Amino acid sequence: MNAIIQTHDLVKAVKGKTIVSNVNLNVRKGEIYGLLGPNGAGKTTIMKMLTGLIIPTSGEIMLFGKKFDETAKEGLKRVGSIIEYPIFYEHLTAMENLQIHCEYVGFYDKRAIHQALDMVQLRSIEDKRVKDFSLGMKQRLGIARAAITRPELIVLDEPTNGLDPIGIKDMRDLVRTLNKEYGITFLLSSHILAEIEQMADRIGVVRQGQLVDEVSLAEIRQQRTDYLELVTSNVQRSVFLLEHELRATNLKIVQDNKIRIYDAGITAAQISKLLVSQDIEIEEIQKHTGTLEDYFYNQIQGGDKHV
Ligand SMILES: Nc1ncnc2c1ncn2[C@@H]1O[C@H](COP(=O)(O)OP(=O)(O)OP(=O)(O)O)[C@@H](O)[C@H]1O
Repeated sequence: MNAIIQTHDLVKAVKGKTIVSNVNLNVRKGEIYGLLGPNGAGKTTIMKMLTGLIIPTSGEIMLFGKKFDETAKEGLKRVGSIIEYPIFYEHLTAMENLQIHCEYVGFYDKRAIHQALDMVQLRSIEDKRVKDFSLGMKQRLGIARAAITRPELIVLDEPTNGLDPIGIKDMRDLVRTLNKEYGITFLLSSHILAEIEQMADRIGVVRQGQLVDEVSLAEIRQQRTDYLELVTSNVQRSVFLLEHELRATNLKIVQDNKIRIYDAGITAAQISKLLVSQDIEIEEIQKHTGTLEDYFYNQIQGGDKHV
């Protein structure tokens, strides 16, 4: 069975306002799945529905191939999660916090606690009070707590939020290690492409409460296209000449003075020669490779990086 999470037309409305609409999400066994979207897009709300913290207005959730709702929460035993921010008893030690958690969930196993602390490299400071932990250490302790019961799926809401670059790298390494070495599937969220790009195998793009795309990073990397970018003050005439003289069929005016030419057979030298012969001034002509950033900005913000 390959699907860990599947949702069908998942909707959440609060006070008549729809904040998540018709989400069809698929998380597969063994992958790191990233929900990417700007603040307020609906990522946390989706995660809360998937972990039983709030009830969907309509739609269906399948968890480990079985229907999951308020009357059937069995699947949650196989899930660990940190939604929003991990809360601890600050005056107690890391070890004491995990012990309390184990008692609470009815899974007391000191070895499992030690293993979880080993996993996140906090074993050596298990007797330190949480109030003396950095945010990165608290996030790691949160993951240890989520991992004690050896879940098959861990759900992390914005795990790198507020962390410094070292904390971000530690978190990324930890998620990857738990995924590879322990086979744990991850669903995580972020509003920062560069971060999610380095962690996730597949990405679900969330925009205004909708899942607008679900795509593997390997696929996007293959789809990246090269193009020539021409900067000139005479865009209209340049387009006319490119289409009529060089038979360009795939070009796009991206700004008042900027054209992108995607036709693979047309070279910068051909364009320069043509425009110079027609007395059109070329301010710049350069070859570019479409980036992941271009791809996702198109998905998230309809192409405008400045929104
Ligand atoms: N209980 C609620 N009542 C009213 N509006 C809500 C409620 N919960 C969430 N919202 C709104 O729904 C939208 C989505 O919120 P959500 O927290 O899911 O977004 P997000 O993508 O996780 O963003 P962030 O990263 O800022 O948390 C936001 O506009 C938020 O203000």
